[in-house]
This record gives sequence, C-alpha cells and structure tokens, in this order.
Amino acid sequence: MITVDEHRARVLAAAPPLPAIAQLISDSTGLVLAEDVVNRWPVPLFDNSGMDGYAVHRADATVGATLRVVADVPAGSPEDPAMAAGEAVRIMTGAPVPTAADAVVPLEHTDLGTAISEAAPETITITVEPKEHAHIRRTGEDTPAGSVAVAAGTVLGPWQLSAIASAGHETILVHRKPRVAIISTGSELIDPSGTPERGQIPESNSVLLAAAVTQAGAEVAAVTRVPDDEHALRSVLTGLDVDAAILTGGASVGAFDIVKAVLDGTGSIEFTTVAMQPGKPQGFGLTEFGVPAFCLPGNPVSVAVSFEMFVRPALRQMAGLHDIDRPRVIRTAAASWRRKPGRVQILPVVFDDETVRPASRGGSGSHLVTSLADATALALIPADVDHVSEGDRVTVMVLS
Ligand SMILES: Nc1nc2c(c(=O)[nH]1)N[C@H]1C(S)=C(S)[C@@H](COP(=O)(O)OP(=O)(O)OC[C@H]3O[C@@H](n4cnc5c(N)ncnc54)[C@H](O)[C@@H]3O)O[C@H]1N2
Ligand code: MOO
Repeated sequence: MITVDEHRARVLAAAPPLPAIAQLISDSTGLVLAEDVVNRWPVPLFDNSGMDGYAVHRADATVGATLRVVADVPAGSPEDPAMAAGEAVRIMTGAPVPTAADAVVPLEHTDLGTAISEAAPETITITVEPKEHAHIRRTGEDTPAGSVAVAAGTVLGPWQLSAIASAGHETILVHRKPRVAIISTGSELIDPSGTPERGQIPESNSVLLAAAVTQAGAEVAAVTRVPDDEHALRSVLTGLDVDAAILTGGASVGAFDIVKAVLDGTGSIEFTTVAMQPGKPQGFGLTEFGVPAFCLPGNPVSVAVSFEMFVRPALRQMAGLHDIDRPRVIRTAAASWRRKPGRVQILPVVFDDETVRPASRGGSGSHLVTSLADATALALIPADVDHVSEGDRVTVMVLS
C-alpha cells in the first residue's frame, strides 16, 4: 500500500500543464493565463483630469480670482496648450492635463457651475481654491510600464481581462481547458430515471464527475456507460480524443473488474492500493496514447474522495492553475467517532466557524451517497488515529 502523498505525486508528475495557445481576450473568460502579461505603457498613460473643469496654475487660483480661458481640451485631444499666468484651460474628464497646469478646478468650484455650454467661456471666477495636483490622475500611479499586470496562472475573469486590455494587449497566451472523458463501468448501472430490477442501481458516478470536472475548470468531452465487458471497454477507449480519462468501477480484485483487466500494465498504467478510506484501490498512468487515465474505485463516496485528492489537483495543474489545492482549516470535533486505523480517513463532514461533525452517522462508508449531499468539506484523520473525541482538533479540507 502506498500513501496518499505518494500517489498524488505520481499523478501530478504525469499531468503537466497543457501547451499554451494564443487567444483573443474576448474568448478567454475562465481560462488560465499561461504567461505574465506586462504593461506596455504606464497606467494611466498620461497625466489626465479626474473631473470636468478647468486646468489652472494653482498659485493663480485663489478664491475670487478671475482667469482667462484660453483653450478647450476634450478627452482624446492631443493638444497641449500653453497657459500664461492668469490663464486657464477648459478640460474634460480623461483629457490630458496641459503640461503647464498643476491643478484642476471642477466646474462646481467656479462661478459658472455645471451650466456648461459647447463653447468654452471667456473667463471663470474661482469659488473654491484647489489643493496641490487636485484632480490630476498621474501617469503610472496605478502601475508603471513594464510591470506585471496579470500573472501567469491567474484565472481570467472580467477584472483580469480589463487589466490586460489596459496593459495594451488583445491576444494572450492561455492554457486550453483539459477535455475529459468520463467512463462509468458496471453491468448493474441504469439511467437514474429507470426502474431498477433486482441487482440494478441508478448510475450516479458520471453525474458527480461531470459536475466536479466542470467546477474544477475542465471540460466534459464525453460521458459513456460501459457494461462489464472487456471488448466494449476497449472499443470505447480506442475512440477517445481527450486530454484525460476518468473511469469508475472495476478497479478492485473482483471477477468482473474489467477496468483493471483491460488497462493494468498498458502504457504506464498501474493499479495499486492507497492508504486511504475510502478510495483504496486506485489505477493511474498514461494510456498507450499518452492520455492520463484515472481508474477510480466504483463506490460513489470513493469516487468523490478520489476526485478531490487526485483528479481535481491534476486537472487544475493541466489547466495551468498554480493554486491547485482546496484550502484547509482546523476545526473542533463536535462529535466522537471510532475508526479502524491503518489508512487516512477522508470523511465527508459539515463544518461551521468553530466545529466539524460527520455528514453521516455511517461515517466514511463508501456507499453512503445520499449523505454526500449534506457535506461541505472533507475531514482528514491521520492513519494511526483510531478514535476522534469531541473537542479534538481536526483538519478540514473546505470544498466550497
Ligand atoms: N475482496 C475484496 N473486495 C473488495 C476490496 C478488496 O480489497 N478485496 N476492496 C473494496 C473496496 S475498498 C472498494 S472501494 C471496492 C472497489 O471496487 P471496484 O472499483 O471494483 O468497484 P465496483 O465493484 O465496480 O463497484 C463498487 C460499488 O460501487 C457501485 N458503483 C459502481 N459504479 C457506479 C456508478 N457509476 N454509479 C453508482 N454506483 C456505482 C457498484 O454497484 C458497487 O456497489 O471494492 C471493494 N471490494
Ligand atoms: O476504499 Mo473503498 O473506497 O473503502 O470503499
């Protein structure tokens, strides 16, 4: 049996980030930046006005002073009008402040107020004195030229994309989302809405995995259900054109454990047991086509836990994310429970600001699929612990 950390290290070593591709920012929402984006220019690009008003020499702009308006500078104007003593320039928000000015007086701080006409007035009288550099947004005060606007590994949302556009870029390098195939195996599986005959159950693993894959930032490329038939599984695997495959069921030692029978020893795929409960039987490696294949045990809670411990970090790494792990917090156990030591217990739990308790009275039983619906986190109980007592400090992996 290997440890959780050993299996995770093997998985992550075989799932590097997907190659970067050039993409328009308009098509990049939700993708991960593959290369730092550097500001081509300072932001703001030039000293500009933060208000509609008048650019002035501050020394002239005392209360009651009347200034002669000698030019008009709207946003987008390339003009840099000269201003002699006692002169002002009408200026609009975002327009370049004349080099000669050292303050902007808002319209409201003049005798004319906001009753603005198309043509600039001949004179204005100051009613409120401006402070030094008032309403001048300085070149580079947000960020200087050559600085990193958005770092590689960042997920691109609206705020990051606007920073990239402001940095002067329209095409960027991003990682493609990993395309994932989900294959549920088991002759007992039927559609959720079907009526099960004896021995049959609703198929739920692919539902869990499709949602989990999407939430992890990857893309579901195919969802397939295969009976316990080696030939059927081989033909599904042959047709796959994906970045990763997740198979469930048939990973243990049973007579019809076809995933293990078909894949063990092909490519670099190995089946092993991992010291965790649930999720003990695990297969992983690259298929003959070089695609990472996760062969998870079929029990639904084993699937949920295996996804969190191994598949999610791997998919996030493939997607180019630097932050691949769930946050962990420490909470106080609000209940006591016993367990068989020897494997790390990974227990679906409910937690709040202070406490944590099992989501199910049945503990970490790998078949307790309904209890998963209540869980908001996984508690990690070390392999050598056989009893958690109320009041013990417990490590909790937060899922939201
Ligand atoms: N003799 C032994 N038996 C088992 C061992 C062992 O060490 N020795 N390990 C047990 C452990 S631990 C696990 S976990 C399971 C894993 O078995 P498999 O990966 O072969 O999974 P299956 O037998 O195919 O299925 C297990 C269970 O899960 C249900 N299932 C499967 N697929 C789905 C699905 N898509 N949706 C819903 N439910 C699913 C299936 O019906 C079974 O009840 O092996 C133990 N046995
Ligand atoms: O390891 Mo299995 O996943 O206990 O149920």
